[in-house]
Amino acid sequence: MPLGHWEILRRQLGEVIDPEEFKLWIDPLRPVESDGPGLVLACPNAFHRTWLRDHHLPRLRQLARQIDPEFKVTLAVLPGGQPGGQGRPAVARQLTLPSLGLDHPQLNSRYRFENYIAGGGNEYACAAAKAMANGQSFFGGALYLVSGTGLGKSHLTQAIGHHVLDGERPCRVSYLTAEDFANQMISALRAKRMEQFKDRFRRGCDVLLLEEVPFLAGKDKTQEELVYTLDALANAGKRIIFTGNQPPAQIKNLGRRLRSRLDGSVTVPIEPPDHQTRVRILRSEAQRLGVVSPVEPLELLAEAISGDVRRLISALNGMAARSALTGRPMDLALAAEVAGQLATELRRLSPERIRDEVARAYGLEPALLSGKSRKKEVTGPRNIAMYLCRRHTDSSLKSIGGLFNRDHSTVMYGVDKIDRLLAQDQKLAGQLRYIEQRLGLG
Ligand SMILES: Nc1ncnc2c1ncn2[C@@H]1O[C@H](COP(=O)(O)OP(=O)(O)OP(=O)(O)O)[C@@H](O)[C@H]1O
Repeated sequence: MPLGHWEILRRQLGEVIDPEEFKLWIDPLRPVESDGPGLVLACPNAFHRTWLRDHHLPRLRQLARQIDPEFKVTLAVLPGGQPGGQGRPAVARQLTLPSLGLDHPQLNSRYRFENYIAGGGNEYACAAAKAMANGQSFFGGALYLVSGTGLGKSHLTQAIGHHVLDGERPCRVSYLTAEDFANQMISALRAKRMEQFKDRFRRGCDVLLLEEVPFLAGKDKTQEELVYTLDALANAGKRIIFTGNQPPAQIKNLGRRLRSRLDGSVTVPIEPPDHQTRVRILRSEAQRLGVVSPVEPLELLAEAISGDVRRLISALNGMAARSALTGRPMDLALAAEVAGQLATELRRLSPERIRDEVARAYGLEPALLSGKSRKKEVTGPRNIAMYLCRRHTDSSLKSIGGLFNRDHSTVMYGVDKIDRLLAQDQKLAGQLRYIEQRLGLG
């Protein structure tokens, strides 16, 4: 058992993890006796193990691989006691540290259909994804999943990947974001390996899972290459699943050819889950975390947090962490505290978030708002972003100026201008209301 490895790994983790986090989550780990060649780390409880797996595992994997490519780590929970106590560890799950096979898609092992709670809001999308996974032909060859953030686009897309890979027939799956596609294409161009790049998708793939398609807006060369790839796949009867936070019709700066290919796919929205579904998600998540909670606190969280499921799950995580660390029961009082804290955090808006949301609303790259352009299409949104930063954050004129690369008098001028325009321009007032709603202020 390479115990020395643990010491090295521990030291390296100490350098990259926040000291408080380290104290809470890494310090309590103890290497324990085991028969196998790997290193078994004991966690104080099931919750600790799950948290570690979800929050620090990728970093742990990366560091361990650097120490020794064969370094295998297993997390365990000692039955009925703290690590360091007597007894054999209950090995929960082997965390192998795989080599990064390029053609093996990096799918999140949790994003499977059995872990996706279908109900009011997302039932249709889940059924559509399952139909695609089973190769049913309702959707022609292509499905486009669209939703706001945290509603399960990645989860369902990767679930299709798992399902196909687990099937009896050998199937090649490519899972990547549109940004990965663009970057890989640029690298291939630079390395003069375009033929391999083309082949990899056009001939080396039976199911293409392509996330965050709106990223391609304005990237004409990548769009063109993707069109050829899509046509080759469609002609060969392959399956394609796209995702995006906007339906194809709303993506600006999309070339005619790619737009028509996307329009040819069936667009299915994932709506936010309804209350009952949110409660079911929380129950299933609590079970996964190994925490026992009465249903009332979960009902309270589900009531307080709608929309983004990531936030819902993180609220439960926060509640379970508090309970585990302070010994308080998982009750209504704790749930109310966590929900209240989340609401306060939401209110604390950052200028960066405002800038990004304004840019998104006007179909611009956020960097443009901080750039040199003095075109009307950019200065208008820039003034709006500065105005909203001034109105909804505590940031000074100087620090807002810093974000937009302007001095404080330019910020003052921009804010004044929007103030004056608002009094007479109904359309602008409506646009501002829309952006404020998206920022959770409406
Ligand atoms: N119905 C559901 N049942 C169980 N878990 C869910 C459900 N919906 C979302 N989740 C979980 O919420 C988290 C966010 O989901 P996911 O990353 O798939 O969202 P997304 O729509 O791709 O978000 P983004 O647009 O921000 O990338 C994941 O942990 C996912 O497992």
